[in-house]
Amino acid sequence: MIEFKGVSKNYGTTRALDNLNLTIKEGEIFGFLGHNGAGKSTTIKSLVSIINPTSGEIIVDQQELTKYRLQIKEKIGYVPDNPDLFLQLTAAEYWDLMAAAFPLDEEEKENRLKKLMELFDMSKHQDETIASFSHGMRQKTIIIGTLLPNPAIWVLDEPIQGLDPQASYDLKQMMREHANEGKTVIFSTHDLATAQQLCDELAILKKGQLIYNGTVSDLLAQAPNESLETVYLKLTGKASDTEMEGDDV
Ligand SMILES: Nc1ncnc2c1ncn2[C@@H]1O[C@H](COP(=O)(O)OP(=O)(O)OP(=O)(O)O)[C@@H](O)[C@H]1O
Repeated sequence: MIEFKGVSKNYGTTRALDNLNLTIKEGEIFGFLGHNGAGKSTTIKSLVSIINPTSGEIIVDQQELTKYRLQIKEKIGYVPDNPDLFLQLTAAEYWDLMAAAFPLDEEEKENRLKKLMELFDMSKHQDETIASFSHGMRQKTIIIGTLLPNPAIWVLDEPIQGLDPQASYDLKQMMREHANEGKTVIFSTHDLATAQQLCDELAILKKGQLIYNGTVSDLLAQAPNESLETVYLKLTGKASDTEMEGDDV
């Protein structure tokens, strides 16, 4: 279980996250939605220890993040929204590098890598340099590297973006299977259809504040006969409303 307790993050005068209280249970796919700049990546980066919240606590399996950072990092596989890849490496070299950071048996690594490469249709590209890859192939390379060590908690920042329909379908299937195994899948998306299809529970952020937490069906029940798009847009308001005011920080 993952708990955000009063988590806030200021970037200078910008309040990117404002007193977030949220619980994410095992065995579910949890989605973050919100306009550009709403605070989704800030939340995710706080959980994966890329940034430190200004205040509040993040607790993973009863362990407070700042006290058990290494143990918690070992459980988490993170796909960033804007990845920096080592362009001069081949895909296989990159995956070796990713696997080396985790305690992973060589035979297990080879088996998982074979499965993931086949699933994402990347076997034939394993010895090519990442610099030669399209955006979608780079995204697949990162996803394979992230899932290779078999982390219990998947944290995926806009993972579907850039994937072709087949890869997108396969990743969504994998997310569902992982959650069905009693593990945790957290992702952010702008795609409401994906959210509706996948999320057991979702959080909607606006200007760094949590404005909805619950199931898609409970959200839709607030306005019977309306589409998710309509309900979502009514709730979040205009995208321009998400500009940070920058005061009261
Ligand atoms: N490194 C940073 N320095 C300063 N401000 C930042 C930084 N990172 C994010 N912000 C600001 O924090 C706020 C939240 O940004 P965040 O990236 O969390 O939003 P998001 O919901 O992930 O947006 P998007 O959908 O566009 O990816 C925005 O106002 C953004 O400009």
